[in-house]
Amino acid sequence: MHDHDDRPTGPVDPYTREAVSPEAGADEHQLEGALRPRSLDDFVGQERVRDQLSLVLDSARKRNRAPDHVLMSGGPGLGKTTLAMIIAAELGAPLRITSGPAIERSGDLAAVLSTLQEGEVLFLDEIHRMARPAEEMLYVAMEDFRVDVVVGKGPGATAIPLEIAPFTLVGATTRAGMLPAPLRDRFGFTAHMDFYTAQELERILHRSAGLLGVPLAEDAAREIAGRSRGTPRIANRLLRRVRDYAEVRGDGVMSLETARATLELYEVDALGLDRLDRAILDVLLKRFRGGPVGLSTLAVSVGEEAETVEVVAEPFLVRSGFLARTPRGRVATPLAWSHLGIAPPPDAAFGAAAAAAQSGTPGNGTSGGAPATP
Ligand SMILES: Nc1ncnc2c1ncn2[C@@H]1O[C@H](COP(=O)(O)OP(=O)(O)OP(=O)(O)O)[C@@H](O)[C@H]1O
Ligand SMILES: [Mg+2]
Repeated sequence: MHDHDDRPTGPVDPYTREAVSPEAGADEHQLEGALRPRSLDDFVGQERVRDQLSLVLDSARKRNRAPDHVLMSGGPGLGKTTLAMIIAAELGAPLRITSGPAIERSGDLAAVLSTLQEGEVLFLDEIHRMARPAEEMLYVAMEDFRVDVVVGKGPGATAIPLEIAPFTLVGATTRAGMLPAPLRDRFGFTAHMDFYTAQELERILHRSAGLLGVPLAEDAAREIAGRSRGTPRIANRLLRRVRDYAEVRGDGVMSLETARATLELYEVDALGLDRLDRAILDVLLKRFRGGPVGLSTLAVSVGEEAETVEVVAEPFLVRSGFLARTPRGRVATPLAWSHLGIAPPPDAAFGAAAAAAQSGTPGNGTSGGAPATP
């Protein structure tokens, strides 16, 4: 029942840009599905989110009612889709998957809402990209389990209220800040997904290696975890490349040596920075003398959408102390200069960034579990 592809239909999404393996086809996506934990117990890390969620689910089960709507916010590959599937599985409820970009008109949403079964979990991915009129329809549906279907046009148009089955909406967004307040307020709680610690990623890697049936050495797991940008999807993807290497060029064991060779081959550096990360820092240092520079200028210079730079690359660069966001624009920290091996010009803008780099530790994100708004 959970074997469907979780990739929502709709326009191409900048977030699904492959970090390591651009040629990844359907097979890779199937594999990603195969490595997905199926229960809350299997879900590694994000202790606070898991705790919050299990309380909501237990209480719903006890009252025999559909649980409150849940909003999940966090960067790509941190486990939002996985958690949505787990919610449905834990409730034993059917799961319907759609996404913001797929809902272009309110009629698209009405068609989904009016065919929901009682207790069904509706997963709305990239909820911040839904069309405005649909958003308003969703407010009513979430609160009153009702859809107002508009019949006719102009002055003669009438709204016919249609009752819908009580359901649980699970919304996911990489940009919670873009959600209008009335929509955000209609969720029972927001699960904030944070970067994973290196230890959590190691556990995920060992679990995945077990599922792939390929032996993984402790030190190799540590090496891969340290270079996975705090993100399970990246960890699993790197693991699959290390597996390839071990099977094709090695002795079938994922050793430290194999892991290092693979990571070098795919241009993932010692601190986990990938090509885009380095391209951003490179442009920032060489063309803009360390900044400050505006997000859109920076994005154009590396040939990416501003949103991709902001959502995919920046959070990790900021978290690891390479980059600071200031009111005047993005600024490189001393760590960025030293990591790229370039001497900063005497007039390089550090300012607040220098302090930020001193207190920030490079490498993986710190422990998950940012406080959630109840
Ligand atoms: N907590 C976790 N424990 C184990 N594996 C995880 C965890 N979170 C994510 N994964 C793995 O990472 C992969 C990516 O997770 P998922 O698809 O849920 O991310 P997402 O937040 O929905 O990303 P996007 O914003 O790109 O849709 C999953 O296939 C799963 O195997
Ligand atoms: Mg997802």
